[in-house]
Amino acid sequence: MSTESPQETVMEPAADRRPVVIVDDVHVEYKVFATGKRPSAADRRSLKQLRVKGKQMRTVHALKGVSFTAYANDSIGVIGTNGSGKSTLMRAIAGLTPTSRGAIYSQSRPSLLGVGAALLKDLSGERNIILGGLAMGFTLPEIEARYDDIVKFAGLEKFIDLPMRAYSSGMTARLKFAIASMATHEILIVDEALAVGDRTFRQRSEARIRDIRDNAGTVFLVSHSMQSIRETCSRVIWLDQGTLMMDGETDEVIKAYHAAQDK
Ligand SMILES: Nc1ncnc2c1ncn2[C@@H]1O[C@H](COP(=O)(O)OP(=O)(O)OP(=O)(O)O)[C@@H](O)[C@H]1O
Repeated sequence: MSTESPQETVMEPAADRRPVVIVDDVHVEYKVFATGKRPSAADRRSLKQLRVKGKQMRTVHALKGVSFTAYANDSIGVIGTNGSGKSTLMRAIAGLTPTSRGAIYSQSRPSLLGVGAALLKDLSGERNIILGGLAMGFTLPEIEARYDDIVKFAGLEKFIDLPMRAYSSGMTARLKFAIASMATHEILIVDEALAVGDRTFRQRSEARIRDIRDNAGTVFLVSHSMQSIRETCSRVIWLDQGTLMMDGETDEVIKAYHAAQDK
């Protein structure tokens, strides 16, 4: 009879080390008016002049040469203090913010979680599920087949016929997450979406993130909750003032991040 403990006999599945996203020396610069006004068309034409005159135009260097490779099956937590560049990096990976230098290569189109833009506050949750599904490219019968699961996942059975403007921010976030996660994503970016949900919903969402990862997907999770990061991510990227401070095993990076904050 073997005396080995079950842990010793269970083989870890071989990690799939297929590169899925390559971020190569990425810089992002935002040009903003120090006055807070958006530049008008005329201003944009004379940007050069403004730069010469100085003062009014300001450049925010949000990412300063970030490089790393994400692999299939990776779930990567992205941490850092406010304004460190996390959302900018995610938007750049999703192709929503242009890089000013460097390049991002990805194997398929990353989805930034949030079908928010497609949803309408005056429509009921039910109508929004249909709208969000159509916006993601599903047909009506495909949406119908998933409808009950989405409502159940969002925990909105009693509220699904009410207009979305009657929902709390947590309920809205739950509906968005439920709709967005009905699609199978090869590369999914979740930016703080779990922050507004309650504990039960957070756990359900974390389980879904793990499912995506286990099905060879790659997940990026931006969060200030180290608990969410610990429960879903095997790897963490720590950004500070637009630079990559550390990229490594979850506990190690969180420990270093906390140590730096305690200083
Ligand atoms: N659209 C924008 N125009 C100008 N500056 C911006 C814009 N978006 C972000 N920034 C600036 O870029 C820097 C990085 O911001 P970003 O939102 O990426 O940080 P973050 O780490 O996600 O912060 P948080 O934890 O507060 O969400 C900040 O200095 C911010 O002020």
